[in-house]
Amino acid sequence: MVYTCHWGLVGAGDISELFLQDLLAVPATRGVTDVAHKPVAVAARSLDRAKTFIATHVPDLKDSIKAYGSYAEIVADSTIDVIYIGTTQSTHYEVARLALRAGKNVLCEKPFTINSKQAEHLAFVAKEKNVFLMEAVWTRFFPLAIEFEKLIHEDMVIGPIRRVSTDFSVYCPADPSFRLYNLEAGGGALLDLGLYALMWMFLTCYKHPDNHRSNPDVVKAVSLKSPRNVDETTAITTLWSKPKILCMSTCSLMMDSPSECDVIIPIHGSRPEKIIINVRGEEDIRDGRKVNDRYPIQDCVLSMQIMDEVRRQNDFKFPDALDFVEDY
Ligand SMILES: NC(=O)C1=CN([C@@H]2O[C@H](COP(=O)(O)OP(=O)(O)OC[C@H]3O[C@@H](n4cnc5c(N)ncnc54)[C@H](OP(=O)(O)O)[C@@H]3O)[C@@H](O)[C@H]2O)C=CC1
Ligand SMILES: O=C1OC[C@@H](O)[C@H](O)[C@H]1O
Repeated sequence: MVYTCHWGLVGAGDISELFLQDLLAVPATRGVTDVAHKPVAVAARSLDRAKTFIATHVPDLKDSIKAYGSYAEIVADSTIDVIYIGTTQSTHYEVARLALRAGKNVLCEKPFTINSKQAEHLAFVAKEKNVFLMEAVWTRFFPLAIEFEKLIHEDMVIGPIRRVSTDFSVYCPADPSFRLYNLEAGGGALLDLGLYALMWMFLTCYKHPDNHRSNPDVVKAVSLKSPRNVDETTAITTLWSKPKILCMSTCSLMMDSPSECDVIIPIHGSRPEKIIINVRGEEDIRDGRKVNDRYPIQDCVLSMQIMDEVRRQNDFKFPDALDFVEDY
């Protein structure tokens, strides 16, 4: 029997459009025949915007996808199983609380929140409401990432890992109206791009079988800030003791990653050579799991904790309204 997952999309921006197109891809094309996806509604801060989004991007479905003019309305829709949050990071904490408290499963775009305390709070609310919660770091689910972990940790194709460098950098002209150069929008390289560099660090060092999921012993970071006070470039050194690994993770808005690919993992000595495409993950909701095995919410909190520390060391502060954590 085919299980159909009913989605509500919050935010009518660029990533929501890409996510919607992915939702509409036929699951059989990636070998999945027992799960289907149905976009039920899109919400924007204005009804016109939500309607225009649907009419522009999925004109054939304009009569079957509902448009909502507020986020509060979409989370109250009882026909929706999962809320996808595709708004700017400055709003994730607030929108996720709204959706979780309405009893909805939540898939929230990266960066999950502005700080780790907010992430912990959301994990708490999800547990209390007994619903699924995950940060949408799609890269973690790439067949490349899964194969990569197997090759380095199980097959040990490059032997012991001693030194790792991970990077994700995208050149973005310093346009003050662009969200990444805007402190109020939760901008900067660290939260937006650095989290991918840290993700490869997590797969390599944190998930190393000898590490037993401990945090790095040392986190040292330097950031170069833009005139608008967001970090344009950040370099994070982590030292791990079991096994002994030195990892350098970098991100920048001032230059592209030094290769054709989005994320590079030049593990000194060798690197993965083969990519097999087969993305999965939707079974969690169908089977009633509240946490994804491959990306448990606790790992997301740890990644946010490292970013908190990087910001602390570099006096990189967001406005108080963004860093705010509700008492609970
Ligand atoms: N996984 C991935 O590969 C990618 C993820 N992202 C993530 O997706 C999120 C959105 O990015 P992107 O789609 O590029 O951004 P856009 O600017 O295109 O869209 C952001 C949306 O946020 C909504 N929004 C709600 N509150 C605010 C506010 N106060 N200020 C501005 N916008 C607001 C707007 O929704 P409304 O329509 O309701 O007005 C807008 O449509 C970011 O967190 C980003 O990190 C981005 C790119 C790639
Ligand atoms: O997640 C992302 O990946 C691609 C980048 O260009 C974008 O800024 C970022 O949000």
